[in-house]
Amino acid sequence: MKTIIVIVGGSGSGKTTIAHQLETHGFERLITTTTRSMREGEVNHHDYHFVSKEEFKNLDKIEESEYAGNHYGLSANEVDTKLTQHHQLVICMDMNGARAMQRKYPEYTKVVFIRLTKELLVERLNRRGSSEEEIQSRLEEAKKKNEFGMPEQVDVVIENKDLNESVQTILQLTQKQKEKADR
Ligand SMILES: Nc1nc2c(ncn2[C@@H]2O[C@H](COP(=O)(O)OP(=O)(O)O)[C@@H](O)[C@H]2O)c(=O)[nH]1
Ligand SMILES: Nc1ncnc2c1ncn2[C@@H]1O[C@H](COP(=O)(O)OP(=O)(O)O)[C@@H](O)[C@H]1O
Repeated sequence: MKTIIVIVGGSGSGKTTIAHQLETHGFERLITTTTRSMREGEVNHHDYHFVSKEEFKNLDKIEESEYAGNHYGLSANEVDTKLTQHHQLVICMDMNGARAMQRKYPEYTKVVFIRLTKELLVERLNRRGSSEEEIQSRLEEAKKKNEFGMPEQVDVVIENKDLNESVQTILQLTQKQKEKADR
């Protein structure tokens, strides 16, 4: 039984950190494509496939979304290849992406929503070294996308106060799905 864990949450909620932790537990990460510029420390084809607007337009995508003025999308090639090779996958997306995955892969998809306060967003982005301008735009986008609210149609909501606890909760979710499939 395959599992695709989709991690959704505002900027600084810890999506990327959790996804990296899941990789150490054998999960394969689906790398998405974006037109945003690379942050310090990010590596092309590891954090994202970084492309120009023109390249993005021509990409064969299964879904796409706009976030704080940049384009993001999951390429058909990325998901087709990795789904045939791996059983446990993880991807970070906004809620539009999560809905698209639920529609396209209803059997496999589990959506994990990370709850975040405005204060924590600012604190985490400051720690990540984001500029004041970036923090403001991500705060606005999180409000617009309702990322401070209580979401509907997700499989689990976590606070991510403790990273290990978050990872364990997600591993348990995967285990439950596997047990259900084995029955
Ligand atoms: N729908 C969708 N959302 C994506 C995709 N790739 C990334 N995102 C989301 O786009 C938002 C902005 O990502 P990013 O610029 O890395 O900002 P961060 O959340 O501050 O790290 C986040 O919610 C990501 O999870 C994608 O392919 N599709
Ligand atoms: N549970 C946690 N407790 C404290 N800090 C965390 C936790 N999870 C992530 N962080 C930190 O918060 C910042 C933002 O995390 P990141 O994974 O980049 O968020 P996102 O991908 O959701 O934007 C990073 O500095 C990261 O180390």
